[in-house]
Amino acid sequence: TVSETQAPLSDGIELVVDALVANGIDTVYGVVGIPVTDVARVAQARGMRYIGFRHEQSAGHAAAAAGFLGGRPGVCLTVSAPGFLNGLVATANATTNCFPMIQISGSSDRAVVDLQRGGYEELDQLATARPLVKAAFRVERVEDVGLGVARAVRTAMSGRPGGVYLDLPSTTLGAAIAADEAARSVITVVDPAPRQLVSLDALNRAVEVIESARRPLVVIGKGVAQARAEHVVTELVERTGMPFLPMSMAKGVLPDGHPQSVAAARSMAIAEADVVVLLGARLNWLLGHGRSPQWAEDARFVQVEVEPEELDSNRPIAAPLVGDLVSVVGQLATALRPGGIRIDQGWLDRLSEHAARNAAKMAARLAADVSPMNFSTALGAVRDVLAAHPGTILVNEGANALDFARDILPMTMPRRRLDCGTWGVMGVGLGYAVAAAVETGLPVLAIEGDSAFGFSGMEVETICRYGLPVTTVVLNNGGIYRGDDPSQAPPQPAPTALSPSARYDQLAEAFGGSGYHVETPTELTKALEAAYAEGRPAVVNCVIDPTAGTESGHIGGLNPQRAASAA
Ligand SMILES: Cc1ncc(Cn2c(C)c(CCOP(=O)(O)OP(=O)(O)O)sc2=O)c(N)n1
Ligand SMILES: [Mg+2]
Repeated sequence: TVSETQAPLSDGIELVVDALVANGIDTVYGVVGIPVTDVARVAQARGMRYIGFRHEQSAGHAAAAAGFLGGRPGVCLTVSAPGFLNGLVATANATTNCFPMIQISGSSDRAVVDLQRGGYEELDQLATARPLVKAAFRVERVEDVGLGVARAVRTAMSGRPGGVYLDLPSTTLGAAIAADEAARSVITVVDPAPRQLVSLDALNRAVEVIESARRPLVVIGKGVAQARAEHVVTELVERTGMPFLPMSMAKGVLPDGHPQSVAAARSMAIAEADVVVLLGARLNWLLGHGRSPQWAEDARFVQVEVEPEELDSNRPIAAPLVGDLVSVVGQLATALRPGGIRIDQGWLDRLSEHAARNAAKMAARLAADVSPMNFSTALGAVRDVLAAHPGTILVNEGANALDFARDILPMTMPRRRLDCGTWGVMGVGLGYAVAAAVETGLPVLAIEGDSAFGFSGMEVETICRYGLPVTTVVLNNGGIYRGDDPSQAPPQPAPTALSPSARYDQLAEAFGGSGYHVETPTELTKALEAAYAEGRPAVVNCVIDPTAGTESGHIGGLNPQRAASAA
């Protein structure tokens, strides 16, 4: 018993919450259980939001999205071993996407784990996490909990942001500590992502390369949206007149309808650019590794990147600029003289003509009167409703559901689109949607393939439990990529088949949300407008022609025999 004279006590559970609050974290996403349930309870008692999920992967994706949207690390809380492993996919994905998040997980008693005595949920979680995340720390002593949280916050935010794993053994969480010592041990991180400017030499080298261009192209990556660098990037683009190409989660950094956007002439712009300015965009698979024939053999690259080791990863970088995007793009915008770049007007004119032709072809596809709906006609209806609700945050995943929506749905503001990202991960959808609604209070529209939806579909209950303004549209073509795969060996369904008659809308109704089943663009428009008007959880089951899709990355095509037999 604590006698009246004994100094007041705290413990590891109280301390981890104190440390999070001290670092401006106001929300924790997770699934509770041994040994972290009381962390969630104490967080709520301290006035933090705790959002309870049905699967740790969705909780982790929510934390990652919170990091991307909110400018400080999102936090995911998981139980030991299986819960930790479920959440690890999201922490690894956050690291690949460069989103700042911290996965805090309880772990089992080290003394038992390290001797492999068969403890409850026994797993060396620190060793398991380390290869997959930006950094991993374990806190053995309760007096180090504040230090552990501070290290996790700074590491998640600084340099190239990413996912950090923080391991809290049950013995640390349960350990008592004098309250005054606990208070002293909490560290508030000062300036977790310090500004990093470039040298004059590096800047002059970049100015020289850019001002030598006749066909320059600016590629805007999600790093610009993440770094909240939209203002300096807009200044750079508009002051120089250079055309720009946004990557999918950078859409809206400048509005998609901007006259200098060449998104609708992407292939031509990439193939003919002679100087490419990469802003927070990596030359990875999404940009064909910068290789020809997609890119000109003699193109020269200027790259603004916070992680020096990224440079030259795929193409030699003629003018590396290592620093944070806000600082460096600001330096570049100032250093480039107005009129200093003599852009080939004929090239700009050809790009505009090409873009206009592609836009006209798309408009015809959107307006086609076909039944059942295909991806274009369904997303044409979504596009019109979205235009009336510009603040919406769009979440998007699938294969065709992703590719068509990325091209058809324009973004006008930064940090309004969340999708499968660099890893092409399915299952991000409803976790991202929950965080988007919780962090911003804005309406959220999740455009999901029917397979992609299935990965996190049970989070419809989470969305309904918190009454979030999330409308999920399931583009139901009855399969992965498409619903009519002829390759099945009857009576087995094809490996890509899903239930074409599935009624995903009824899932919402099961949890008190609104469900809509639609088969035409008019019905889809009405359902979306009703869902917006209600501002509550809704699922729209949108029937799509099963023959409408194409299979991504048909590996068989690379192998002549297979291609012949498949024909
Ligand atoms: C975690 C995970 N599992 C599996 C895949 C493979 N995969 C899967 C399963 C996709 C779903 C495509 O079907 P969909 O219904 O979501 O979309 P469409 O039918 O509109 O193409 S897209 C894709 O690359 C993946 N990328 N990520
Ligand atoms: Mg599908």
